[in-house]
Amino acid sequence: MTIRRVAIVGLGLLGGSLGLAIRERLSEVKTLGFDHSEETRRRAAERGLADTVCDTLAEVVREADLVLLCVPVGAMKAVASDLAALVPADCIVSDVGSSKQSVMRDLLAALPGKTVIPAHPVAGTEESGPDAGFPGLFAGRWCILTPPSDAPPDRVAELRTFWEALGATVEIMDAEHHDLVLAVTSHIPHLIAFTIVGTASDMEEVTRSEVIKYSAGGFRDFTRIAASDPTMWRDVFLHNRDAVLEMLGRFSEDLTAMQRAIRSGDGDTLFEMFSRTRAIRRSIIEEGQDDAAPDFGRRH
Ligand SMILES: NC(=O)c1ccc[n+]([C@@H]2O[C@H](COP(=O)([O-])OP(=O)(O)OC[C@H]3O[C@@H](n4cnc5c(N)ncnc54)[C@H](O)[C@@H]3O)[C@@H](O)[C@H]2O)c1
Ligand SMILES: O=C(O)C(=O)C[C@]1(C(=O)O)C=C[C@@H](O)C=C1
Repeated sequence: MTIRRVAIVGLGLLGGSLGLAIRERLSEVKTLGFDHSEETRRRAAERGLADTVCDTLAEVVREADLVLLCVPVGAMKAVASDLAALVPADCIVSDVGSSKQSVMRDLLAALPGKTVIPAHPVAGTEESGPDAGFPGLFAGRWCILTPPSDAPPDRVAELRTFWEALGATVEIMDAEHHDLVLAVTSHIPHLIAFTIVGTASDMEEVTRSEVIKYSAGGFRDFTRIAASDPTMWRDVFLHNRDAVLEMLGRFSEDLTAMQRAIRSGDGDTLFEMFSRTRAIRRSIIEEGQDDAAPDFGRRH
């Protein structure tokens, strides 16, 4: 492992989990952490989210082999600009942002001549902040790297080795493809959850207490997702706009087809669709990728 010193910028769920996972699985690697919130730095130091919690960006990246930006995607540009004069020459600059095209653009523009390799660990929860992190977050999960076409292959291999050491399975794809795939598998499901929970609480006849009372079923799963961090998700939708809108168009057409089937009493169409989706869910479980029960064995 050539990476010996890792700077983590942003000590919330992702940054904190990285610090804890590195300590657990890569004990020879030193971690330094920074967050712009003083209260978060204090709590991060208390929880030991990094070996050293620094008060400045300059301190955190000094002599770093790898800098990991763990801030909302809307903050990547400003943080990268602030880092431009501070990042050591041989350092890899990466991130964990949920969308990749805008982050890649922002990092490459702000850090010319630096080794930029964006990444997205497809692992998270609805929690955020310095108390949310846990060391097992990345174990058995995907981490997608979206290196620019001219990224040095040996540096990409170093970053792959790093993520694999944290228990992740690494996949490499281009940023545009990433954004389309994640729009459908992550971003739109979140949008649906935010919307349905909002719709239910807006309905005059469904009072707040009824929402709570009857939320033991399917609706409860939506409320978990809908509790996700507002800043993070606002930024995801603003920064993956085109892919989300394209996939939302496709989804709306399918939803309209369902609506039509219900209105016309077309039970066959409904039954076929529900059978297909049941088979998909069962194949996910067989492949061992079941992740629907967030608290069952995921936290350590
Ligand atoms: N939450 C998830 O499920 C999940 C999963 C995978 C990837 N991500 C991505 O990871 C990133 C971080 O998300 P999170 O869930 O850890 O959020 P979080 O809110 O828990 O943590 C983000 C931290 O960044 C800090 N921050 C914000 N702006 C900053 C700045 N300019 N300088 C320094 N610190 C700053 C905040 O104070 C906060 O502590 C986001 O880009 C998100 O898209 C999130
Ligand atoms: O499990 C959850 O709570 C998540 O929302 C995690 C999830 C996802 O949609 O799968 C959310 C955003 C990420 O960028 C990656 C993972």
